[in-house]
Amino acid sequence: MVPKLLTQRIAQEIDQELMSSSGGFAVEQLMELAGFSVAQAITKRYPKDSKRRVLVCCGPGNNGGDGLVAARHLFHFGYEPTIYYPKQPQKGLYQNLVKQCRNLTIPFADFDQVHASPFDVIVDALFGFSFKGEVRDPYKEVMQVKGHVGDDLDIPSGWDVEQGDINNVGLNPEMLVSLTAPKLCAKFFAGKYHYLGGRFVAPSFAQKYGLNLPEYPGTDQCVQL
Ligand SMILES: NC(=O)C1=CN([C@@H]2O[C@H](COP(=O)(O)OP(=O)(O)OC[C@H]3O[C@@H](n4cnc5c(N)ncnc54)[C@H](OP(=O)(O)O)[C@@H]3O)[C@@H](O)[C@H]2O)[C@H](O)CC1
Ligand SMILES: [K+]
Repeated sequence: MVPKLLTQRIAQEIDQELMSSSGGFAVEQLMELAGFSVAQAITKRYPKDSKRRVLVCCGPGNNGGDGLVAARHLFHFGYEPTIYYPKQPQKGLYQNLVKQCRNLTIPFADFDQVHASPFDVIVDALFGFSFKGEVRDPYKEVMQVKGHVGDDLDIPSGWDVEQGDINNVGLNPEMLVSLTAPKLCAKFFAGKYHYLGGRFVAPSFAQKYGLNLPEYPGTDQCVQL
């Protein structure tokens, strides 16, 4: 089953509809399931015995929120996450997620600490389907941290949602976890593992948008595409 690749506009429309009175979801619910699915996908490809130290880079929007949720679950799964979160919005949703991570003693690192520390896996939760234009500060520098296994959440950050890496940001992750449905830029993904997460779409909803989603196996929250 080949899932439909979404334009930026349709991805945003689906997101809005899920959280409208007809969809009935709260953003916290979707974020929890999205972040959980990413953490679970990581366990499938990067076992904690060899890939324990995980850096989670979080951006200012909901993609960053998904990253915070993923970091919390990774901690509970026995990993050692560290969070890089340079712009922390004041909104209660994000502040609560930060508090939950701090209560677990997950460290929040600044860029110098990130640069100086060894990590086995980097989770890119900087930007998702609302990214536009060229990467602005303070995110440019963290895009240069390379040399680790990468797992990008929803879309590789800095990539145009539809046309891929048109600004030559150079992020080429080994793993991509698309959420709800892959975006058009996924056709340029050349890494090893492409997963789908976000097991919350009603069949009627998937049909309305022609999403053509694969079945999730058993109780898994992610499925390999
Ligand atoms: N339905 C789902 O599948 C769900 C997806 N989720 C996740 O949500 C993101 C989309 O979240 P959203 O908040 O709409 O946006 P982003 O996280 O992608 O980014 C918005 C912020 O990024 C800033 N931005 C945009 N472009 C740039 C740039 N060129 N340089 C620097 N910063 C940029 C933007 O700032 P502005 O100043 O432009 O407003 C925003 O702050 C989706 O991808 C999923 O990961 C939900 O969590 C669950 C449901
Ligand atoms: K991302």
